[in-house]
This record gives sequence, C-alpha cells and structure tokens, in this order.
Amino acid sequence: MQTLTLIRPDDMHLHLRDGDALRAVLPFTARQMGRAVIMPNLKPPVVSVADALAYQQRIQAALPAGSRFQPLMTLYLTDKTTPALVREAKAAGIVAFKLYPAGATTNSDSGVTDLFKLLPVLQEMAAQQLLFLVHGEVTDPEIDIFDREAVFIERILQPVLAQVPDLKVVFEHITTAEAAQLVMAAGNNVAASVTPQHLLLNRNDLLVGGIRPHHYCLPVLKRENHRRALVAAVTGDKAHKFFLGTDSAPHAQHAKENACGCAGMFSAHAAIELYAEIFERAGALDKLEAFASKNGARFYGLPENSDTITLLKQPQTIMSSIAYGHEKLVPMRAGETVAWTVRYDN
Ligand SMILES: NC(=O)N[C@@H](CC(=O)O)C(=O)O
Ligand SMILES: [Zn+2]
Ligand SMILES: [Zn+2]
Repeated sequence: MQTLTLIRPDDMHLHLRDGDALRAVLPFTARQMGRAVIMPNLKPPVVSVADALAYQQRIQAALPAGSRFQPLMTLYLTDKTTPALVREAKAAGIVAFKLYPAGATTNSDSGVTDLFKLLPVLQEMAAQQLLFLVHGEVTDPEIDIFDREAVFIERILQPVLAQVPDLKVVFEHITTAEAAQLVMAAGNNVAASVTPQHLLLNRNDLLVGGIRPHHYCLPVLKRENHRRALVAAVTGDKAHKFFLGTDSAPHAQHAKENACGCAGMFSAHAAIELYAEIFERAGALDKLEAFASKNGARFYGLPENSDTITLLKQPQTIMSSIAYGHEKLVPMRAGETVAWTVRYDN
C-alpha cells in the first residue's frame, strides 16, 4: 500500500469553540496536528491577554491524556485595541491579532468598524513582529457577497500594506484568484492560509441540485476558476507563501440546517487526509509536506514539529454525524469516503 510520511502538520486557522463543544472537537485536531492557531471569535470574544491565557488553559484541560498538542493563542482586534495591548500580548506569548470586519462572519459583532483608525496598533504589531490575521471581506451591503474578498484587497489590504509595509499579514482562508495573486506578488511579509473546502469545492457544490447548508462557509465558495487558481497557488512557484489552515468551524446540525443557517464547515476529523486528496489530484503530493508542516511554522517563526505522521492510501468512510455536546455535528464528506487514512499508533 502507498504510504506518505510527513513532518507532523500544524493547523494555522482553527475554531475550537468552548465548553462541551471544545471537548467534542479538540481530540480530532490534537491527534493529527502538532499545533493550531486558535481563533478568538468566542461569545464574548477573546480580547484581553487574560482572556486568551484562560482560554488556553481550558483547551489544555480538554486535551486527551498524554497529548503534546499546543494551542497558539490569538486576540480579537476591536476598535478599542491599543498599542500597549499589542506589547502586552507579545510579552505573554500571544502569536497574532485577528481582524474580523464588523458583521463579516460568525461572532463578528465586536469586530473592527474602521481599520484605518487602528494604524498605530498595526504599526506596533509590525514593530513587535506579531502577526496580523485577516478575514478579508468587506461588509458594505452594496457589494455582492461573491465580490467581497476582491473588494477587500482594493479598499483595505493594499492601502494598509502601503501604510505599514513591514506588517506580517496572513490573508486567511483565501477563496479567489485575486487573493492568491495579491499574496504571490507581495513581499515575504504576506502569506495566506487555504482551507480544504476552497481547494476541493466550488459554488455549484453549494447550490446545484438543492442547497447544501453543510457547504456554506465564509468567505462563500466561489467559481471553479477560483478553485483552480488556489490549487495552482499552493502547488506552484510561490507555494512557500501558502499554508494549511482548515478554518474548521463547527456548528450544531440544527444551526446549519436552518432557515438562517450558520457559516462554517467542520473538517478537523479528516483534515490532512482531505488535503492529501487535493495534492494527489494535482500531481503534487511531494508539495504537501511543505504546505502542511513547514510553510506555516516558518512564517510564524516556529520550529518544525519534531515527529511525523503517516498517511495510507486507503479509503475511509466519514461518519454521518459526530456528537457535539448535547447536539450533533455534520462533518465534511459525511457518509462519503476520503481517499487517504492517517495511521494512528494508539
Ligand atoms: N468560516 C466560517 O464560515 N465561519 C467561522 C468564522 C470565520 O472564519 O469567518 C466560524 O467561526 O464559524
Ligand atoms: Zn473568517
Ligand atoms: Zn475561521
């Protein structure tokens, strides 16, 4: 059987939620990832160093016995964030601030209303070498939802980079050819995370033959030409600027299968396996390890993980649902197969 051994990967964009939900989803990530960058969009959001350290302790307490998984903590940028908080965060080992434009996505009500008013905060982030993670969509109601990422580049990202040219930016969960192009053309201080769904699916998978609420996430799935541009980016000449970030974002089944369904797809149960399918189909399995295990660590200034995981070219059937506290969660590919399986030694 074909096997593939990789340096243990990291997930550079992960939603773990809290409480029972945290306890339900964390083991899936902890069994295959060495580290994950933990998104701060809890209710209420993680805005202070004390909030982040307390959340980190709750994550650590929820880990399976013996796990060496490390959560990397982030803070939620708000209109009230100060340069002093940036310095405090750096000293406490926080790795990044996350931008949610107000109203852009799940739990973004406390998000930023005018990023240009926060330029001193961004300058301090650049000085402290703290990363700036962006949910890159405008929220202007005039702008079509399929154009919100491309317009964000013009209205927000390019002007910010012009004003703070050494800011280390991760353009999160990119979905368009325009975003891939921006990252490839920018300096080495700009990188991007890419999800499995945006590399595997297009908007037909959301809308053709009936609406598929479990394929609804933000930024929304785009046209096939954009999906292809993303696959070309993660396997191409500038592939070192792109890395694994699942954006695994659990919501209870009833909250997805709803007249106003929540945005977010859960992929932590088979994250590396889904990415292996993508790289295999692109004839680029040899590039998977850099994407999954090297590029993110390097951008974050971290050493690579010291152990490995092994994938087998053996199909696995994905559970139709997963217990999620008192509720259920429908995972990506539910009831269908994924071409690869991770060999877990325990
Ligand atoms: N990606 C999503 O569709 N949802 C994320 C939020 C986010 O990353 O924008 C969530 O927290 O549910
Ligand atoms: Zn987001
Ligand atoms: Zn996210």
